[in-house]
Amino acid sequence: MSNTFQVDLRGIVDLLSHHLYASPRVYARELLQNAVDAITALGPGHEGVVTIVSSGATGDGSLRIDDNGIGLTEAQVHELLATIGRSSKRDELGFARHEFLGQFGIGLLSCFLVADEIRVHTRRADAAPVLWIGYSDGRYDVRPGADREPGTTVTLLPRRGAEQFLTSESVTELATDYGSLLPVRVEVDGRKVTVGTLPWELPHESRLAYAERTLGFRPFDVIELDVPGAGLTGAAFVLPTPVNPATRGGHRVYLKRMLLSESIEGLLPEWAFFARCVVDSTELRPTASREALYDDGMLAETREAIADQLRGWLVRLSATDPRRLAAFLRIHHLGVKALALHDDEMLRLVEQWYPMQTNMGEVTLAEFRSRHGVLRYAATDDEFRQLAAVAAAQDVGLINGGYVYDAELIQRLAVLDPEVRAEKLDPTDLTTRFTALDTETELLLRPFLAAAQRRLDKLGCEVVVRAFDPVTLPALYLVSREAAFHDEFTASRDQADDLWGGVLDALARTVPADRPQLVLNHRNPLIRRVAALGDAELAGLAVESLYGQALLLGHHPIRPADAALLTTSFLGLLDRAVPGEES
Ligand SMILES: Nc1ncnc2c1ncn2[C@@H]1O[C@H](COP(=O)(O)OP(=O)(O)OP(=O)(O)O)[C@@H](O)[C@H]1O
Repeated sequence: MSNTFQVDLRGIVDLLSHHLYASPRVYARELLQNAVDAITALGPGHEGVVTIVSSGATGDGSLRIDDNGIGLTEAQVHELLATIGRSSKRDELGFARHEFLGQFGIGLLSCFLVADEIRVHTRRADAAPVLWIGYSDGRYDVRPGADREPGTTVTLLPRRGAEQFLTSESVTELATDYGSLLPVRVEVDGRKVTVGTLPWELPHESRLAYAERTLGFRPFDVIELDVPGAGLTGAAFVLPTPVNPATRGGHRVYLKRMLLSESIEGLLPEWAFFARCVVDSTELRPTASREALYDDGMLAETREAIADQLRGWLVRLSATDPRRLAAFLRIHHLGVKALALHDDEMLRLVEQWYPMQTNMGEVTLAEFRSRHGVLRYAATDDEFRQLAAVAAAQDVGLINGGYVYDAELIQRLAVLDPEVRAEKLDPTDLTTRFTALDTETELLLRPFLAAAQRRLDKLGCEVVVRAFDPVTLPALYLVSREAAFHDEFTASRDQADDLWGGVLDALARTVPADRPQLVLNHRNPLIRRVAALGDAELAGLAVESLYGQALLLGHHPIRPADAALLTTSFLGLLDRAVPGEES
């Protein structure tokens, strides 16, 4: 036995009027849309006008919207207004007809968000006028209407609590927001709200003013957009200040010149977070609630096309106005760098124009390469700080790869271009540039070294003497990767209870005993003097202080034991330096 679904009318009306739309404001859009479609149906020769009279001007709390469009016959009123989901804007096969804004046959129901009763007074040329009255409980009446010109007047009788949406102020704001770009003249209480020109077709200064007014910022630049496949024109306004790439900025999207929403997502790829778009499209499709774009192949192609145009703008800027590009990069480097991780063109742009921190100042990768050949970088900020000065003294250029994406970008550049060599500099690599001392000096220093080692043994640090540049640097604390791990390990061992302590001890035996090193610089006069001291206690204090100072210099973490040592050695030295009471 075959049956058809039964429909509970109240449930459907409630669903479509109250739950489909996010805000009652949309009623104004749906009414405007119907009026414009009715005018469009009369063809291009017809001068259409839509007039809205707010509750303030009608005087009885109702709102009226009047159009000189095609109107409806009585039969059509029964068929179209009284059948949910029936629309005159589809062809015989049920496809949305291109010239119309509406397509679903439910828009009028959104008026129940603000009205208890909807009256449609309409007349088609050569037919009798009709009055249709719909109630929010799903009933409707149809009767002959008073005589009138061809066209339609819709009157809303306000719901309790929704009166504020029908006031002159609200209606003007809503009609301006949704309808100011419509190709048909729209008036609210006698004042025109439509403007002739699309904002992106205005002269540059006016476009900036438009962005300030509508988007709330004065853009860094305006990029014109044109995607013929989607019938899309518009502009991307570049933000003048950095934004968190994770915050989603919506775009202002018009469909056939009617505002869809001012917070549409999915129009741009994620990396383009530095731009806010205002666009109009004749081909992109809305969802039924008209609060989002339908996520189909057309939207994907449009996104790609807009992405290409933004990319093109960046590349053009690099060719014609590098200083402006540099200014842009200072603001939005995070987004551009994120993009460069998987976009070759952007990577080249970063290479040529984005200055990175190096031990020779801020330099672009391209410049760095032409000066030093190899892109030598430290993988973390900490390592960079440790190594920067020493490397510079030895004329080794070093890039700080510790900023977000920088190390990955350098590596990717080397993968992409066989000409580019990239090398990660590990703190231990630099020791190879430390010169060993001659045997005689080594022998002479042995007692001093043994004493120094005893002072620092408890801190897990090995003391060595080498000759290196810069001469002014007395000591350097070097942590290799293994040693850094070992440090963390001993820190957790110190905090662990007995059970875990045992486990960690067992593990420790498998960890290589590559200890951090305090490298004393034999070229430094102070070190020579310390090493030659006859006073073992004073030499010990000096070594401890040098250790502490080297830790601070390299931005290494200061453990409690280090802090204690810093204090005692400092006070010890002070005690030795200040004359005693009896003298
Ligand atoms: N002002 C008007 N003049 C002439 N016909 C109208 C007017 N308003 C509504 N109609 C008719 O009523 C039908 C239903 O309108 P409704 O707003 O519910 O749906 P729609 O505009 O077809 O589609 P959508 O749900 O996408 O807005 C329309 O298809 C149209 O034929």
